Amino acid sequence: MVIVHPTNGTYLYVGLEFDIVSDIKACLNLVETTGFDFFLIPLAKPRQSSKNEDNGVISNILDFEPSVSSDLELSGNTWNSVVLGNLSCYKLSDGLDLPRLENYFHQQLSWAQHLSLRTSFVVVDGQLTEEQHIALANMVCNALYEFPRESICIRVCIDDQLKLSHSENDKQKDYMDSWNIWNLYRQCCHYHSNLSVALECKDIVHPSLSSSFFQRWLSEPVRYVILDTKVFLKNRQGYPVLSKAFQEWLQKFFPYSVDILIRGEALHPNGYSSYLQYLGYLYTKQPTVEESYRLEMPYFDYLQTPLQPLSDHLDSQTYEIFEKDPVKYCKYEEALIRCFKDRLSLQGRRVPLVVMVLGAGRGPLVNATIRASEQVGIIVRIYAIEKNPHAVWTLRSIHQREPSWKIVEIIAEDMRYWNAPEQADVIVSELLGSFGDNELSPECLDAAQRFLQPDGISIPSEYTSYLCPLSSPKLYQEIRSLSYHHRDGGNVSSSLEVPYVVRIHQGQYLAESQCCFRFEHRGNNSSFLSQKPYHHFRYRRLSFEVNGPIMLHGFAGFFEAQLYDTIYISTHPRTLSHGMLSWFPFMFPLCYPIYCGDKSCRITLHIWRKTIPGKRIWYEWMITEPVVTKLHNVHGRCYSMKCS
Ligand SMILES: C[S@@+](CC[C@H](N)C(=O)[O-])C[C@H]1O[C@@H](n2cnc3c(N)ncnc32)[C@H](O)[C@@H]1O
Repeated sequence: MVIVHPTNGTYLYVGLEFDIVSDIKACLNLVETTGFDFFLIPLAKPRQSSKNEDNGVISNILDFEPSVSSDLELSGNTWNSVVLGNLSCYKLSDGLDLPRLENYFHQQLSWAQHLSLRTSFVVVDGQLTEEQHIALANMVCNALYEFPRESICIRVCIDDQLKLSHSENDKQKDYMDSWNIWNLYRQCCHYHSNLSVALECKDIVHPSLSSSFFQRWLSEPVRYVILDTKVFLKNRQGYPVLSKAFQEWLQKFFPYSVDILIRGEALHPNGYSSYLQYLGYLYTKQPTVEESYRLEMPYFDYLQTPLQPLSDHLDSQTYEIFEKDPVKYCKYEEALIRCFKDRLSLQGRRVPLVVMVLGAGRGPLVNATIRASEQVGIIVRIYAIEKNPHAVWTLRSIHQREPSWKIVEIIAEDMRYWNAPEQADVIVSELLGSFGDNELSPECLDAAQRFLQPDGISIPSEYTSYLCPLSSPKLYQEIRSLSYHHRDGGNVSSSLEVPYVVRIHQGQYLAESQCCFRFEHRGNNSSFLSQKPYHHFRYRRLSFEVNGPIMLHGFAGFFEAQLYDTIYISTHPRTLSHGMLSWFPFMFPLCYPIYCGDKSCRITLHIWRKTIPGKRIWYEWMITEPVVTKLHNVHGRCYSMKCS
């Protein structure tokens, strides 16, 4: 019986693990009557420990026999939706030859596929040598290709890591820690989308947890947390509870759709149902998420191609989404009010004030301008300039029905080529992309400077993009799975050389963001106008210090825009305009994940904004530390922003 959060509407699924299956129908009955959602069983019958007298090697370990008498024990639907399989434990160190072990591994997975089990677990023993891990990772990797319908979950024990995590300077251990073990399997399997990880806690630990420990696991595809009943303490009545630190530990995983598995003997009153009740209590007492967070949830880790409103016409639905933003238009209105007040106080001011809304869309910034002028009590004349003919229809229809729009003149033109009948005191625009300049605001607004008074104001007056290194196995996996390649004059371009817009959920920013490209629009004094031909070429070299070990998958991009004076809008995590929905972060992926193994590791990024004026603009990027990568998106062969 799935646990549902009463206000967030999110779910928690809890399962039970059986070490042996003497009667699978009894297992199913126990699971159903106690209210668990699924259960995990060994795929193979326990191996016999008889020894072959001649060579002392366990002889019948490889004779696979299913743990149940046949598939007829349960219905096909039950196997598929309720049962998971554990691959039998075997030791690579038993001296058995690899081909026979591989065969045994293969037989179990083949059986799992026959039963249509959703997931099979591979238990990874932390004490294996690196060589043994590599041999097992090789089997897993081969299995993923041989059984494309099977999901494989690598099961690692994290008790040691929990105990040590109170110190950022973990003592060097002579075996690999759980994250490095998982990283080896995942790397070997090249981020296969059917591979996930389960974190197992076997014993009572008192986790005093560092944030780096969490962050690292929270951005991984953790599908299950497996809790032994020994992990639970007893409350006064003897019922199971988790220590405070452990509760916090577990609750961090709840937003990432992790399922929980209980294993081990029921050590508390009321049997297994008391564990389930306790987990239900923990899950439902999580606080209600904010409305803006809830609205973003469907977009978590969903990759979007950046819009190109200059070369493409935005559609009605896109405008509608923008217009629902509860923050952006308020900020613009605030900026306009402040600007109009300043203008009013100027000596010899011109009346009416000429305001041009550049890229008016369906009119929300025109409305903001009207409201601001009414509030300040200043007379304005407004030009609404829009190049999208479909949006112009909307503007014209509002003009006809709205009396307050009498002061508005609608211009169906591209601002870059419009011959304005007079000069503007204020130009207002929102041509910003998730990386600030990526919808070609600099190119459009600089062309529009010619009809701005020498002392005129541009709202926004400047904007800056920011970048930080990003670890997100999930997004890397997603981008790889898009894996489109196209040939372009002999070059192959790929989905990994294209920037994305994405609400990053399962990802970790590895360092504070740094300023990347900056653009200013300050009346006719704009330094840009002295440059001929107009271009906005940029280059930046950015160095970041990150805490390893961690994998680098790309860079997350943000922007901050000064609308007017102290009024800003921002997607930068430090200065974020809370509740603003119009922009999700930008992401520049890397073709290959980079291992940052050192405790303190330097990442150096080089990024260019290249232009062919009037034709197209694109970014190129590469890193030179800790390793040198290729130049991504060379000559804009995979992605560029078109000027027409
Ligand atoms: C991001 S939308 C913003 C629309 C509206 N101002 C809002 O805030 O909802 C940008 C608008 O600018 C228009 N646009 C982009 N470049 C333009 C250009 N060079 N001349 C005129 N309109 C342009 C697009 O068609 C689009 O309607």
